[in-house]
Amino acid sequence: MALAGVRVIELAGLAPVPFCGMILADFGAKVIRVDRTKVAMALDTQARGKRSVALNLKSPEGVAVLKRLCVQSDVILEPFRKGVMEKLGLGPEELLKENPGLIYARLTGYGQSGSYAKAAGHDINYLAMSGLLSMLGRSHDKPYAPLNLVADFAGGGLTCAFGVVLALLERTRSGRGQVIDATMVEGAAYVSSFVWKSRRIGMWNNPRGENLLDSGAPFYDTYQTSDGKYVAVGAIEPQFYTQLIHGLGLDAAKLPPQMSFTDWPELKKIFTKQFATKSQEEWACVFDGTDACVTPVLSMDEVISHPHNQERASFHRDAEGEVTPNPAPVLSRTPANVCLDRDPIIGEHTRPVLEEFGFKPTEVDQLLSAGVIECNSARARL
Ligand SMILES: C[C@H](CCC[C@@H](C)[C@H]1CC[C@H]2[C@@H]3[C@H](O)C[C@@H]4C[C@H](O)CC[C@]4(C)[C@H]3C[C@H](O)[C@]12C)C(=O)SCCNC(=O)CCNC(=O)[C@H](O)C(C)(C)COP(=O)(O)OP(=O)(O)OC[C@H]1O[C@@H](n2cnc3c(N)ncnc32)[C@H](O)[C@@H]1OP(=O)(O)O
Repeated sequence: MALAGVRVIELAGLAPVPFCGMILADFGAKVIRVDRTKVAMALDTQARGKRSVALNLKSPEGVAVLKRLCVQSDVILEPFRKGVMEKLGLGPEELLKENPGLIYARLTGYGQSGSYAKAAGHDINYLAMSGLLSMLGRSHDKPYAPLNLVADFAGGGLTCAFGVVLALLERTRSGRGQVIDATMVEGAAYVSSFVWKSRRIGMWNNPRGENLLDSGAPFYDTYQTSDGKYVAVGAIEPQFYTQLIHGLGLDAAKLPPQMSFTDWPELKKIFTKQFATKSQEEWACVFDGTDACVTPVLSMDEVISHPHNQERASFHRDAEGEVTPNPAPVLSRTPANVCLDRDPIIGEHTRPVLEEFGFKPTEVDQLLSAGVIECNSARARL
């Protein structure tokens, strides 16, 4: 796999850094998640392919252990607010001194500088600060955050993983590591560059929810079908819009022009009425195989059985039998290889990992009896 041989130390965090660690693990990196001790359950729901070491970083011995792990690793992923690692004596200055090739990825909401740097926050706060949240939501409604996807994951974990790969590539030339200051405000803003860069062509001149791609256009929205399900319509170009009108059984001559903004509410009413006359499956029979850009809105459990997704094997069932997306993108020669094992128990791999990194069994025993580490076994949890 593309990241085979890359060693990553992931400090346990809430959602963005776990996603970054999962991406790196999916594509072949050896990811060791460093968990707190005395914690019942991991918060990490994106733990596949990782190993867990339970380590108390509030002890000098624990700090020494982490330093030894980082000296032999390529990447450290840090999920804490500004200053926490420095307080522990584990800041970039210390760790890069001992391992100049280390890539020190710091994924925060607001970054390592700026007046908000030490403030707590979550996806919705970062999305708000990026400017993008002001653009999201239906007409005459308040701004709406699409789950915690844009800041936490698109602009957070994924962008950070991109930064790690960039730094790994650069290190092949320079031999040197560096610090990645990944912030979710900037990441969310960056992944939405299209919105910023298309303002000048008038794409967003109308109020929120009344533009082409923000649920304002009748040909770019969702519609309920007779069985209470939904279809998604994305017929933007005129040649696709023509096929939409045909599939709906409407007479284009009797409709207002597609791009007549002021007629969009009326057109939306007509489409709503039409889509309510058939079930989702019946509309799929009408539109599958056409370029009308109409697709079923599939539930998270339906996606795995849709023929297209099945043909590509885009989803799999994990160890718990839950539907799970496969890694993306698909590399032809070195594709990702999803770990289907169950998620690690906190501290499950403390001993094997420490010994793999050169700790003598007696050292591990001493750290264990001093409460610096925890070694838990899956059997003990059953
Ligand atoms: C929208 C998302 C958030 C979604 C979160 C949900 C996924 C989860 C929220 C609640 C969870 C459920 C709940 O817990 C109940 C169940 C529990 C069960 O165990 C599992 C199932 C649950 C249902 C569980 C399920 C889910 O997990 C939940 C629903 C986001 O937006 S996430 C993005 C958040 N923001 C960032 O990541 C930006 C950067 N980080 C920060 O700003 C801060 O970390 C943050 C997030 C504000 C938290 O601040 P906090 O004060 O808590 O921490 P920090 O200031 O960062 O300091 C960390 C301290 O911890 C010490 N430390 C770290 N590692 C160790 C260690 N190994 N040993 C010892 N100590 C350690 C570190 O030294 C710091 O100590 P100090 O504070 O003294 O300096």
